[in-house]
Amino acid sequence: MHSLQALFGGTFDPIHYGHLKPVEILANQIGLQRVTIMPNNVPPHRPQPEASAAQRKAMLELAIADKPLFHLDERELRRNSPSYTAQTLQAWRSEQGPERPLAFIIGQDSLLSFPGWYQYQTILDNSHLIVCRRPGYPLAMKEEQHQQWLEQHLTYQAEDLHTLPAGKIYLAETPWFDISATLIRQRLQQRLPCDEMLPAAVLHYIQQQGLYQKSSN
Ligand SMILES: Nc1ncnc2c1ncn2[C@@H]1O[C@H](COP(=O)(O)OP(=O)(O)OP(=O)(O)O)[C@@H](O)[C@H]1O
Ligand SMILES: O=C(O)c1ccc[n+]([C@@H]2O[C@H](COP(=O)([O-])O)[C@@H](O)[C@H]2O)c1
Repeated sequence: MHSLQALFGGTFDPIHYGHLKPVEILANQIGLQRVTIMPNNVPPHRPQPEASAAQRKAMLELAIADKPLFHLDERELRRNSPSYTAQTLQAWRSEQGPERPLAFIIGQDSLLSFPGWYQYQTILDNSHLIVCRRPGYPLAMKEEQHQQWLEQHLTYQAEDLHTLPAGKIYLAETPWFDISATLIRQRLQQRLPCDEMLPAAVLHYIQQQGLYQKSSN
């Protein structure tokens, strides 16, 4: 049997505990041996990151240095075109073959915006979606047709993620972490402490590089 390959995409400007902790807990809950963190270069639907690709990569490396669960994939970082998840997952599927279970991990806010993603319906042809809880976002989709789409694909069995190659949406029971990169950037700009929100090595790097001092938020 092929093991489930889990991908966690993001802008990570910067990486924080709201990214790391839910995914570590998820890995324990559903039995993931490895999670591939995949930073994008050109996020498709949001303002461009303040930190450069090299700086975001450096922060990710510091954050996961002592966490063997995680490793980094740089395929999106190397592309200068928008990092469309549908295209990236199509490429993963071609490499891994039709049988291998693949899952893309997102937070609850990303699920709500998901129907606006480029070719979103094709994403489930190649992958499952695993959704981590995030405070401040409803669990129901705004439009009825998107809610129906969600319900058609929902599974309550983590086992499905391991046995089927793609096509399921799993709402994971991970705890809430009320942390966002936006909040961290704002707090850093205001010289407020962020020690509880991200790894010390990442915070040290931010200070060394003088990042997020003039926030564009
Ligand atoms: N606190 C959190 N809890 C659960 N999921 C999260 C949390 N923060 C981010 N995520 C998820 O991690 C992925 C990458 O998020 P991203 O790098 O955009 O972080 P962010 O904190 O949302 O950033 P920003 O505030 O700059 O928009 C997304 O799928 C997002 O939903
Ligand atoms: O493909 C898209 O249209 C698309 C739209 C929004 C977000 N994504 C991806 O979803 C992941 C989380 O995005 P973000 O902006 O919350 O960091 C990241 O890998 C993005 O590249 C992808």
